[in-house]
Amino acid sequence: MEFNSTPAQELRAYLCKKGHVVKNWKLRLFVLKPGSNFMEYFVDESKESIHQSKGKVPLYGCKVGEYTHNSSNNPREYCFIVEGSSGKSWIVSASSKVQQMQWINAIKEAATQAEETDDVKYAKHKFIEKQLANDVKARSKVPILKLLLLGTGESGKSTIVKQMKILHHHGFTKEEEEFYKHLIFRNLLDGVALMVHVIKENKIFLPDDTMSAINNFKSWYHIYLERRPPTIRTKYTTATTSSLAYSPTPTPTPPLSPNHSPPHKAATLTAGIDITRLSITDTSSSSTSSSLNSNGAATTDNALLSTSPMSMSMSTTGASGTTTTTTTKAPHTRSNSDNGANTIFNVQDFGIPPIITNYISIIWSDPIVQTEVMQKAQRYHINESTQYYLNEVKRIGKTTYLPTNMDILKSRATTNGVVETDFKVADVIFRIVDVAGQRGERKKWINFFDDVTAIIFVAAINEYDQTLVEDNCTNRLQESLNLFDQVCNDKTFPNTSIILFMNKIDLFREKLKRVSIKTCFSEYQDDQSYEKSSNYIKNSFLTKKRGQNTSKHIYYHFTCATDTKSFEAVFNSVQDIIISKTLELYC
Ligand SMILES: Nc1nc2c(ncn2[C@@H]2O[C@H](COP(=O)(O)OP(=O)(O)OP(=O)(O)O)[C@@H](O)[C@H]2O)c(=O)[nH]1
Ligand SMILES: [Mg+2]
Repeated sequence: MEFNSTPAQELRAYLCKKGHVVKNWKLRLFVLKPGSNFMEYFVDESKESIHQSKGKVPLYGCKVGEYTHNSSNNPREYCFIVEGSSGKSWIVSASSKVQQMQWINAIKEAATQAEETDDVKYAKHKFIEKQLANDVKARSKVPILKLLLLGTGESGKSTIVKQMKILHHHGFTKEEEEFYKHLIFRNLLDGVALMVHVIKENKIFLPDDTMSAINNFKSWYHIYLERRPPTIRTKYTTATTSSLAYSPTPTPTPPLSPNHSPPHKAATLTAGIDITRLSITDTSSSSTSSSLNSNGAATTDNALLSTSPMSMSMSTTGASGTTTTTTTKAPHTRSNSDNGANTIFNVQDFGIPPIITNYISIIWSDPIVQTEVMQKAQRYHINESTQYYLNEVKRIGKTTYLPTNMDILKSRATTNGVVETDFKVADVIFRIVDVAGQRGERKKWINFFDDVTAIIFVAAINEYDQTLVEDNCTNRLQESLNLFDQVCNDKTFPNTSIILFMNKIDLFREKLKRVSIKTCFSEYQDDQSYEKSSNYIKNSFLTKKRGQNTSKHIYYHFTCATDTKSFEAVFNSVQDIIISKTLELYC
């Protein structure tokens, strides 16, 4: 069929137009004049005569074609659509095929001759603005999947958040690096102090060189601890750094005075101060006098002990949650003019003094310390990463020291309260909620149970021969199994998927060489192989789930949270499970 495509004459007809806002059909008088930049439509001729159009369809750059309108409640035949260059479109229904094609061709022809008017430019601009606004809206509608990290204290929950930062936030900020540097100093020094305490309490006999280094370290540590600010301050520290909301004294620090506490009391020392609420200013370092010689070398215990302590001032968070931040001094740099006494105990500003690093190296090079002392120290809840930091002491002791990702992953501070972090992964946001795992903290967990997509339960399976910091008698793995029982049978999460991370498999493998899991499971009959032992523990966890609820599935993985590569693989599979489970529920 041939149609006359050139609107040599004016084209006019009553056609039905689909409403833009109310999606019904309205009869309108459409007028297409030769040489016009618009096709206009009117309610009727009376409105046309007074030039009161209902609307204008800009023809410059528009596209026109047939349109099938097959809405079941109001199908229309012979439709065509005009898509303006500004993005707006008009759907029109003709009364016959002939009329439909006549208008399509006439509009096409008119479009080739139309010019871009200011009105069209403006409409285009408005349309782009609207698109951008819609994009922002759409972006804020990115699905948020809430993952709750649960598990007993020290099982590795916060380490998982750190891995997520490495993988999905390009690692750590300068502020975080600075914070972790100081945390690592503390982890290392407290670890050595605990070992010294173990040596003394267990009357472990060591060679003279080692003992001399121990005594010198002991004297220094005593004063360092007295002067150490209760919280870590960094030159970046602001009171609102929620991701660094850790308790600053993670390891039960043994007092090195004659009246030391027995190990079971050590847990009480872990109560820390939230770095987000406190900042400390050292007000006296420039006026502190000391009997140390000017090169800062510790000569004798007495000389070290004669230095007077610094005083401190603090600023705190008000009841309303608004924070007063104390302006901290710019960190010192080492210089010849610094009095040694001011620097040697001031690890915060000057790092660990070389002489102390040296003592630590001497102590750690003793084979008895590496074996007997380290093993005994486990009963005193020594930080598992102490050994790692001791092996790296020379590097950590350098003035230029900056922590690597592995150093940060190995650092330890009990989580203070609850820390939520968002990670955008594969078009969804994973909101990871990290809670503190020790007994006293668990009552807070309930506040975060709403809208949980999945729970990642972290159990440190190497803890099968260790006791809780909280009471120094309950077996840690048994505590984890009991907690898992409560979590996976909790009525609050009838359909929440649970992903069990049996963590610290590196330490588990090592320990199996020495100790059987029989220490925790007296009924266990098999050998000490990794396969049989880990399988037994896995079954012990999985059989905790009661009832027949098939929608609540328990997925499990054996993990090493400090190994970025293996963690990435595990998290990819967890991510797939969670996303597909979520789609199943909502699609
Ligand atoms: N070797 C080894 N160390 C691990 C592993 N996972 C975690 N750690 C270490 O275990 C210590 C405790 O880990 P965190 O992540 O702080 O434990 P948490 O569960 O957050 O502890 P709370 O905040 O007290 O509940 C840290 O020093 C970690 O470096 C692992 O798989 N292998
Ligand atoms: Mg934690």
